[in-house]
Amino acid sequence: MKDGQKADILLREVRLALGEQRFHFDCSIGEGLITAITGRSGSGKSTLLNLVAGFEAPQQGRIVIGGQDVTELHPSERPVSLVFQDNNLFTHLDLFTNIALGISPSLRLAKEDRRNVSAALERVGLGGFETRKPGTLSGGERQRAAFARALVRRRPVLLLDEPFAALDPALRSTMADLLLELHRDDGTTILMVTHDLEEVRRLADEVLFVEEGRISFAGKRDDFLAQETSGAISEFLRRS
Ligand SMILES: Nc1ncnc2c1ncn2[C@@H]1O[C@H](COP(=O)(O)OP(=O)(O)OP(=O)(O)O)[C@@H](O)[C@H]1O
Repeated sequence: MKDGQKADILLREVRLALGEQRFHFDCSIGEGLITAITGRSGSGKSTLLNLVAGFEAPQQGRIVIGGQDVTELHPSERPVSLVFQDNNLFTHLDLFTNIALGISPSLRLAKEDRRNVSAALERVGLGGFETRKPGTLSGGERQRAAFARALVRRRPVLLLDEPFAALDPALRSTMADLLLELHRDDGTTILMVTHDLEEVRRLADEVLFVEEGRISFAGKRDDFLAQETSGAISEFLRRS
C-alpha cells in the first residue's frame, strides 16, 4: 500500500523475539479490505495476528488501529474481535450466553442486546439455536456461532486465525461465502491467517506473505498469485 493511503492497521517497525525466533513487521493493512496473512508453517503468521490482537507485545515499534496507538492496550480494549480455529466456545453455556459474552463479559444485557444476540444467530444461519449447547452442534455450526459472537461485538476489525481449518472442504466453502456476505454487509476490516491458497483466491483483496518472521510480499491478491518466479512464494504457490 502506498504512503498516505488510509490504512486501518499499521505496524511500524515492530520487533519481537520469541525463543530463537525473531520477528520484524512493518506494514499497513487497508481499511475495509480482507487481507490474508499467508506463508509456510512456522513463518510467523499467528505471531503477526497476535501482535495486532494484543496477545503478544512488541519489544520495539508501534501498532496503530484506526489512527489510535494500541501498543499498550490490553486485548479487550482494542477495537478488534477474534475468531480462532477452535472457536473457543464455553461448552457448559448455551449459545445465547456464549454469544452474549461477546457483548458483556458480566452478562449485563439490555433488551436491545438480547435482540442483537438473536439477530446475530439469525445472520449466521442459527436462528432459534439460543438454548443449544456447543456440544450438540456440528463443527460448522460451532464456527458459525463463533462468528455470531464476533458480530455482536461490532468492532471495526475482525481477526481470524485459520477459522475454517478444522472444517471439511464443502463446509469451508460455505463458511467462506458467509464471511464474504458478512463483509459485504458490514465493510469490516478483516485480517485473516490462512495457509490455504484457495481461501486466499476466494477471499483476499490483499496478501501479506510471511517468511522467517518478516513480510516478504505485501500487495494485491492477483499480484501475489502472479509471483511465480520469486523463490519462496513460487514454491508456496506450487505446493498449495
Ligand atoms: N512463545 C514462543 N516461544 C518460542 N517460540 C515461539 C513462541 N511462539 C512462537 N514461536 C515460534 O515462532 C515461530 C512462528 O510461530 P507462529 O505460530 O507465528 O507461526 P505460523 O506461521 O502461524 O505457523 P503455523 O502455520 O504452523 O500455525 C515458530 O517457529 C514458533 O515455534
